[in-house]
Amino acid sequence: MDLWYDRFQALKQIQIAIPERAVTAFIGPSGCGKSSFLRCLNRMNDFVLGARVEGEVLLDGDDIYASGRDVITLRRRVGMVFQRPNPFPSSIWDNVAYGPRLHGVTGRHELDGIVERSLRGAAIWDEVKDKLRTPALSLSGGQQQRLCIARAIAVEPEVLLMDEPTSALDPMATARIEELVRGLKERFTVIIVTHNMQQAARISDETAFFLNGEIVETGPTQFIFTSPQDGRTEDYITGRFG
Ligand SMILES: Nc1ncnc2c1ncn2[C@@H]1O[C@H](COP(=O)(O)OP(=O)(O)OP(=O)(O)O)[C@@H](O)[C@H]1O
Repeated sequence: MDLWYDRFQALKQIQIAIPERAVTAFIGPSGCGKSSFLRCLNRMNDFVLGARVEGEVLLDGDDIYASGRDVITLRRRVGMVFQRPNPFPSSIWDNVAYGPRLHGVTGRHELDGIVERSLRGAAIWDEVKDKLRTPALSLSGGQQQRLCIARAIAVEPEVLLMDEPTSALDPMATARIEELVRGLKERFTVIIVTHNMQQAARISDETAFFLNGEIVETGPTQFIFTSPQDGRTEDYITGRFG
């Protein structure tokens, strides 16, 4: 697929198969199109004036850009976590229950179950179980990001997109999120954009290296980091640029 922002072509002939129930990392220097591509995968670029996608993005074999596709359903199936934790200015419970409510779950008991399951899934239940009614914004940055992950998984998406989810966090909070991401792949297909190559090496199964709007190389992470096939990948991972 290709992506334009008005006349600027930000993605050129991107072709990649993302494996299910694995963590795929997108790496590459600033401005190479990693976040743009991530946003194409749940049509977040629909909100960007002048953005235009050509080609196909297949989810279970169906093109998410086909006419008549329901974008709300798509975003339930393909959830997203952003760079900066962005909880709603409401309680912890409300943040997690928001998505399921939007999709029609109304029973209090059922919602309580979903909230607990999601918070456990995001490895934050023990820290918040006694204060579910307190404002989400009273949590630390790392806790807020795990809450955002809980909010994203509450609607049971198939795919979880993460755009540099630890870039605003300290090393301890980052380590917790990394551990969490490694576990999330048991239930979800995870795609993570990261600037941090060590992070990609630690948590991903597959890595795609982006450069100037193209994917230079993609493959098992171990392979990309130890025996890249393309000289540009090697230059990047050995720190010669970027
Ligand atoms: N909304 C937009 N309108 C116009 N151009 C954009 C827009 N968003 C991104 N771009 C351009 O598209 C290119 C790719 O940007 P993108 O943010 O996807 O790269 P990135 O690899 O994620 O970078 P970073 O690692 O710095 O976040 C850049 O040249 C950027 O300036």
